This record gives sequence, C-alpha cells and structure tokens, in this order.
Amino acid sequence: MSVQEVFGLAPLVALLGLVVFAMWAVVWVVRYVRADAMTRQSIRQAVRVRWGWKRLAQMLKLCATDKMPTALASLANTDGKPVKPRVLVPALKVTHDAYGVIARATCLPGVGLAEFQKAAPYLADAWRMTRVSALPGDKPGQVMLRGVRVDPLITPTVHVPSGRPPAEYATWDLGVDEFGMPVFVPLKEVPGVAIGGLPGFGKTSCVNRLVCDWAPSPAVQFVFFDGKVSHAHEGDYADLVQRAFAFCGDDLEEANKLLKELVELRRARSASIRKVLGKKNMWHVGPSADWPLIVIVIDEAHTYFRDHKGSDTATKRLAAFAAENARLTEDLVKKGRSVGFLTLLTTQKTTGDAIPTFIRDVCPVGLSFAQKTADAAVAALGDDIREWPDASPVLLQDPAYVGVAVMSQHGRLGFIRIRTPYVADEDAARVAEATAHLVHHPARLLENLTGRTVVDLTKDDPEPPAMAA
Ligand SMILES: Nc1ncnc2c1ncn2[C@@H]1O[C@H](COP(=O)(O)OP(=O)(O)OP(=O)(O)O)[C@@H](O)[C@H]1O
Repeated sequence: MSVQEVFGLAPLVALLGLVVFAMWAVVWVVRYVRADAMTRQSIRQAVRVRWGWKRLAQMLKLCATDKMPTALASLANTDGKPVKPRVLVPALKVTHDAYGVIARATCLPGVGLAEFQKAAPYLADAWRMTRVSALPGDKPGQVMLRGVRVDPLITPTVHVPSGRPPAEYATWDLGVDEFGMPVFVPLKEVPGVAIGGLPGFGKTSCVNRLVCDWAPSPAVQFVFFDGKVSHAHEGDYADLVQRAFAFCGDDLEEANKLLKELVELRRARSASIRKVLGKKNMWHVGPSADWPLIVIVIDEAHTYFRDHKGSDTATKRLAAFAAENARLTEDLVKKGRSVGFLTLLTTQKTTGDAIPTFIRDVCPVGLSFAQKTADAAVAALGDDIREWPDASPVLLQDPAYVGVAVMSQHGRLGFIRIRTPYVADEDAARVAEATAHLVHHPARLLENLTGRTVVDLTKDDPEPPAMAA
C-alpha cells in the first residue's frame, strides 16, 4: 500500500473513530439518564475527579520525578541541552456508585499506600467528599481510593429478600461499611456469633436479614429462642417461626428441654458423621438437605443465662436452670461447629452476666450496635476497641445510627462500622411463608440416615437440674 493510499484511508478511520465516540457517548447518556439522583451526582463527580487528577496529584505530591531521559528522548536530543526530568503521575481509573467514587491508582516509586493515606483528607476536600480512604488495591502495586459524598452510616437502607436460595452457603451479607463497600462475613466453620447493643438499635433486624436470606435453602434449618416473649406470636419471630423446626419463649424450663434436645442431636451427629458423610467435618462437604446447617438463634440471651439470686426454692430452681442452660449452650458452641451447628446470641449487654464469658469468648464473630459505656463496648468487642476510640459503639447512640454495628475486621487491624439494612416484617413474613415447606426436624433427618432414634420428642419433661444447696 502506497503512502497516498494510506492517507486516503484517513477520513474512513476518522469516521470510524467518530462513530465509536458517538456510541460511547450514547451509552453514557443513557446510563446517566437512567441513574437515580445520587448516582448522577456521583457520575458528575467521577468526571471531575478524572479531569482534575494530573494537576491535583502534583499539588499533593502524589507523583514521582524521573530524571533519567528515555532512550527516545536521548536520541531526539541533538542540540546537547539537558533533557527535562519527567513528572510521572499515577494512572487513575475512576468508577462511581450511589455513595461516591472508587478510584484505582497505580503506585509509583516513593508513592504508595502510605502517601495516599496521608493525602486522603486533602483528596476529600478537593473532590468534595465527606470521607476518602486509601486501601490496598485489588492487585499488588495498586491503591484503592474510596470517596463517599454521603455518609453510608447515616443513610438508612432497606433489604428486600429475594426469596431465592443463597449463591454460597453460610455467607452473611451484613450491609455496607462506612465507605459504602459491601461487607460479607463468612460463617463457614464459625460456631458462634455474639451480637450486643442497646434495645431498639437493630439487633433483631440484623438477625432477621440472615434468616430471610438463608431461609430459601433446604440445607439450613432454624430454631429460635426469644427471651422477650412467652409465645412466638407475641414477638419479633411471629412470622419467621413458620420456618423454624422449634421455638422457645422466655420459659427457662422449656428452654432447658429444647437445649437438651439440641445437645442430644449434636452428640448423635458427632457419633455418626464419619459413617454418614465420610468426613469428620461437615464443612468439608457442605450442608445439605439431609444434613442441614442448624442455625440456633438465641435472642435476648440474658433471659436464659442470667443468675437468679435468692434462697427460696423457686429462685434456686431458676438459678439451676439458668446455669444448666449456659452449660448446654457452651456445648453447642464449643462442639457444634464441625457437625453443622451455628449459634447466634443477641443481648443488650454482652457482659458476663448476660452471656457467660465461657460462651462469649468462643464466638469468633462479635458485633455490637450502640452501647452506653466503654465497658459494655469492651465486653462486646474485646479489649482492642479501647485502642480504636473512633470506632467505639458508644458513639452510635444517636438515633441516626439505628442499624449501625461495629465489628472487628477479619484479617485486618481495627474495626469496621457497618450500616445494616432494615427488613420489613411483611417481607420476612412472605419469605417465611413461602419457605415453610422446607422445615424438617434435623433429628428426624438424621434418623432417616442412620435408622436410629436420635431425640425422643415424645419424652416427658426431663429431670430438672440439681439445685444449689
Ligand atoms: N437496619 C435498620 N435500619 C433502620 N431502622 C432499623 C434497622 N433495624 C431496626 N430498625 C428500627 O429499629 C426498631 C427496633 O429494631 P430491633 O427490634 O431490631 O432492635 P433490637 O436491638 O433487637 O431491640 P431489642 O433489644 O429491644 O429487641 C425496628 O422496629 C425498626 O424500626
């Protein structure tokens, strides 16, 4: 092809470029028009971030100077004058969502995560964001800058359960963190979760979400203890109870009976797991409809474990039941993980009198909604929370923080704050009703597998525990 012919193609290439540009512009206009008001604002912000980046990066010293001329520059330098050093600016890829922008920057020599973290408050000012955080990127040599315009923590969200089985077993989709990033907690191989927080700050709603999301799976069976009510229809579990194979109200003796049954089931599973599943640990094969994950929700847990002081017979009897309930729950948490038990305990204050420390301390996941005192925060999240005063749940007492919890980070230092979504009662009822047919007593399921009686549900009330003298 001659040079003239190549030049002759130029208009065609230009036209093609124009068509591609026009299509790209149409895609963006359609995206912009279809987006909600918050996302549109983020799109405009993302454009500004991209356009102003080269100048801003230099002003904030987020660039490197390369004094060594490139081979090309050396060849082109025929007049012998010194070649000007090059200023390198980190490449920035910007995306957006409703809360703000996510920018991925490449690191340069001398400009890494620490430099971006130092510059984060100035980036927030320049980008008109409430908060910018610099986090390690998805790939080595990359930093992720998350800018939020609206504070996700004080923006209430609603979750409408899909009614479809979860894509992955035992993954708890909790909500979004303070940077609007989704928070998932893997609950595989986790024996217990302790949730604390002042009344009315969203503990039950948080558990509701988990139940609603997991209920469509036949590989999960639920049992609810609600220490706030005497009968299921009176309380928070009035609708969800349809999806549970057992329910217990605030009666300590009844709770004792149900906990004993669950411990018997735990023992039976431990005794037969090798034969039935061919493994010592259920998580090596995952839960199934025949060997489901048993999720035990103990709401207002203090009702069942609280020490009762007094020398009269009735009080002594309650104290004996409470002590034994704690021991039985300890068994389920300490020995239940590998055979498919997950216990979720919620209480207003996770101090030792509400959830005995021998149970609380073996729950690897701890979550706290608002707390009144630093001591209560320590009880819920451990001593480390004292070193992270900004993340303390004591700061969440404002009504704007209903639904916001603090959790220690998996594999990272410090704590994260999470905005959990609200699940409407009607939605919970809809899911529970639609999935009620999936309820099977795990003891009966085990009997089908082993041909042996596991828990005799027809048995009369068991012997009460021995009372203290
Ligand atoms: N994630 C949330 N977002 C917004 N509002 C919420 C959220 N969770 C709960 N709420 C509101 O707070 C109220 C109380 O919530 P919930 O019953 O979950 O609190 P709780 O901590 O379990 O209280 P208690 O200890 O008294 O049972 C709900 O009825 C709802 O109006």
